[in-house]
Amino acid sequence: MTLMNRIRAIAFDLDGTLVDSVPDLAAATNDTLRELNLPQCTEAEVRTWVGNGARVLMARALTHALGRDVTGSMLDDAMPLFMRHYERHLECHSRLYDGVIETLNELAAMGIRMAIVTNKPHRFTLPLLRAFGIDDHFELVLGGDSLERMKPDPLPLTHILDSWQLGRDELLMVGDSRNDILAAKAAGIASFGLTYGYNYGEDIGLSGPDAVCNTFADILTRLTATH
Ligand SMILES: O=C(O)COP(=O)(O)O
Ligand SMILES: [Mg+2]
Repeated sequence: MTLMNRIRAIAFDLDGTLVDSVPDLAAATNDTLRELNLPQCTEAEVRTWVGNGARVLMARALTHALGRDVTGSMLDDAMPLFMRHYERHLECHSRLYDGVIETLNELAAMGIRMAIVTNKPHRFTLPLLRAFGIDDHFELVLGGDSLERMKPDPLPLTHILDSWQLGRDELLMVGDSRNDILAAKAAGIASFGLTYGYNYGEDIGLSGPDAVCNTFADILTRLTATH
């Protein structure tokens, strides 16, 4: 029995899974800090702050720059600045990971339905997919603010199960963060964890995905492997 026999749809995470987006997230974070007359941060730091959406990223950056907890009102003031800067940067220094286009094409040819489930704000998600020419693959694109709750809450995944009338054993979540694996477990579906993305500097294997993949193309190998 292979997973391929039962999986009919895949929900893909975006940042750290399809796109290495940290260079642009870091540039937008630093532009925001500069505008607020705060010290700059490094790309390596931003890599450990990504995962819970734009507002939490900014909260972590401001807390780091200030050396104390950021207040809600300061964060409210910083968010429009960050959104403006990120809109400008978006795909300037970001890149698709190796094998993404080829693997998405193969999955599409196999008749697998595909969706995006990201914690990135929705307004940036489609433009980023379009910039890399992969938007046509995804029938449904859910951003972190598309529904009431984001990953690790299972809501975006249960939304797909309901809208596409899928059984829990027919949908697979693929992502780089413990939030992806936790959301999948909470929704009662299988998940694959990728090792090359951003996971707060932690080993994705510790979150207990059904398979650990070192490259995007490994997804196909793991799907067709016999259990
Ligand atoms: O924007 C984030 O914080 C994370 O985005 P992701 O869910 O696509 O990894
Ligand atoms: Mg991710």
